[in-house]
Amino acid sequence: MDHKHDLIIIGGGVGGLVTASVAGQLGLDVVLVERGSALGGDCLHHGCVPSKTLLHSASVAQTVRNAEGSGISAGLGDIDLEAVMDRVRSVIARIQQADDPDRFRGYGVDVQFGEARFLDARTIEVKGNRLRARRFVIATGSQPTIPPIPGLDDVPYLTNETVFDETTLPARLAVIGGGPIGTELGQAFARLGSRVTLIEAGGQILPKDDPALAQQLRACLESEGVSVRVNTRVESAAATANDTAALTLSGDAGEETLTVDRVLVAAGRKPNLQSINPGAAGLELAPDGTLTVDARLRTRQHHIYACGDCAGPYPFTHMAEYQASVIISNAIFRMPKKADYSAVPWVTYTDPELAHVGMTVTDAQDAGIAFSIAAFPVADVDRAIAQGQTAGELRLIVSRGKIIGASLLSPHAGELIHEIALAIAEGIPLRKLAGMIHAYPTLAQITKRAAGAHFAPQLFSSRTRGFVKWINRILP
Ligand SMILES: Cc1cc2nc3c(=O)[nH]c(=O)nc-3n(C[C@H](O)[C@H](O)[C@H](O)COP(=O)(O)OP(=O)(O)OC[C@H]3O[C@@H](n4cnc5c(N)ncnc54)[C@H](O)[C@@H]3O)c2cc1C
Ligand SMILES: NC(=O)c1ccc[n+]([C@@H]2O[C@H](COP(=O)([O-])OP(=O)(O)OC[C@H]3O[C@@H](n4cnc5c(N)ncnc54)[C@H](O)[C@@H]3O)[C@@H](O)[C@H]2O)c1
Repeated sequence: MDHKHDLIIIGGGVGGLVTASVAGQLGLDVVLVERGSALGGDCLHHGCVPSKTLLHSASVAQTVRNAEGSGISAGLGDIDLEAVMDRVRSVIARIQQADDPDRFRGYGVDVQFGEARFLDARTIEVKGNRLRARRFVIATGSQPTIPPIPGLDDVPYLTNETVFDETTLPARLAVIGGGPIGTELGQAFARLGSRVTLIEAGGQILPKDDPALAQQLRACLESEGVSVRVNTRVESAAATANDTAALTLSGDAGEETLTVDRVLVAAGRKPNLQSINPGAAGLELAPDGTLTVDARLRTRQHHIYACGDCAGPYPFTHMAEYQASVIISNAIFRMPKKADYSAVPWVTYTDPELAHVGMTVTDAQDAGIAFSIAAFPVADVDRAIAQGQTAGELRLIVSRGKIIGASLLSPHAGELIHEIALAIAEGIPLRKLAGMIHAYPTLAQITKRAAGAHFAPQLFSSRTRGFVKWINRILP
């Protein structure tokens, strides 16, 4: 009991695992505590991995469905959701190999399964055992928020924690919430054959994204048969005959009843913090329920750090990983480092994908920054035309010759956004992107084209034209 470990990490998701593997390999006395039965966290078991695997199967179905448009005759037979979910499980199992507890034990990490709770700021309890440490990392993730809709508890609704266990495709699926989870899974189920209604309380799907591009994505979803209702509230829910559910919706068109076979709740997340007993450690929670941390990711108790979904502000796997690297610098190497959120990319993996990096238009306006938008449509990119995937647009937010933010709706936007992320992070001038050679015909040419569009008015101005005429007159 008197032994003080160097570091105790609570939570075996990406934030905890990245910290544990580095601390262990550097020879610290580290304990990693995970309350579930396996390591990997939400991303592996109920989040990124199953959702992207499901989207892949849905994309295969859509390709077959649309094959004729490419001159290929093909027929889409029945879709066996059980087989699709079997593949989801096999992909999780494959990736799980990297999160084998023995791998971490091999790094010298003491992996313990059980729920951790603070007894005081230096002591936790796990399965009745008390553990003390000089420093702690809290990486306990988040869980779905269930909106207080009267009657919802009577309906066997799904969340991201249960939806991947489904084996029968629902003929009619209501998705409550038009954020990334609702939009991705809504499209996946629609492409697999469900009649999907996506219900969003706010004025646009993906409210954190560029409104014009979210609107274009909405049109894509609707063209595939997803019924998208924005400004719509679910007033109540009731279980109805034959295992169906009736939702009362109120929106712009008034009140209506929607009868469905399944309801998926995707209405936001709340941090997993109650179980750790934050008050006993003297920790403070922000109004949104995340742990209050400073720029070095220290909580009010400076020896207790937090990263990932339980700390905010961006609930993404790559953010948990990045924040873990900041904690490693501060808590392990003891080199002060602040988190830098100026070039954070995020991607919604619909088809087309919607990616963003850096400031949004609202961020720039709120900061009083003068900017212009350099835009280029996907429909004018030759590779996109060749592939028959012409929906979307790149919108660069440009200030003083540099990109400060960008949003891209296009095929593979999640891959393409990283060139722009690098430009923002390294302050690379837009003219360098305009001048860089981009292979033809790639989708990546859209970045060069948008940059070129920004300079075109200047290049072809009467002043430049006059100069070109003059120089060609006087030089041989
Ligand atoms: C459907 C869905 C799709 C997503 N898709 C993406 C995506 O494509 N890209 C992306 O970047 N992000 C995506 N996310 C978000 C991503 O999953 C999270 O941001 C990421 O998992 C956060 O990592 P974390 O380490 O903070 O928490 P987690 O991965 O949730 O890990 C936290 C761990 O802590 C454990 N724990 C909690 N309390 C205790 C306790 N008291 N004691 C011990 N252990 C405890 C939990 O069991 C869990 O294993 C998605 C999320 C969902 C739900
Ligand atoms: N591709 C990705 O990176 C990815 C994918 C999925 C999830 N995630 C992460 O997980 C987080 C959670 O995703 P999410 O989609 O659950 O949450 P979210 O908070 O991003 O979106 C929830 C949406 O539900 C709406 N909503 C809330 N209550 C509602 C109600 N009662 N009726 C109708 N609409 C309602 C909100 O207005 C919001 O648009 C995201 O913020 C994201 O960071 C990331």
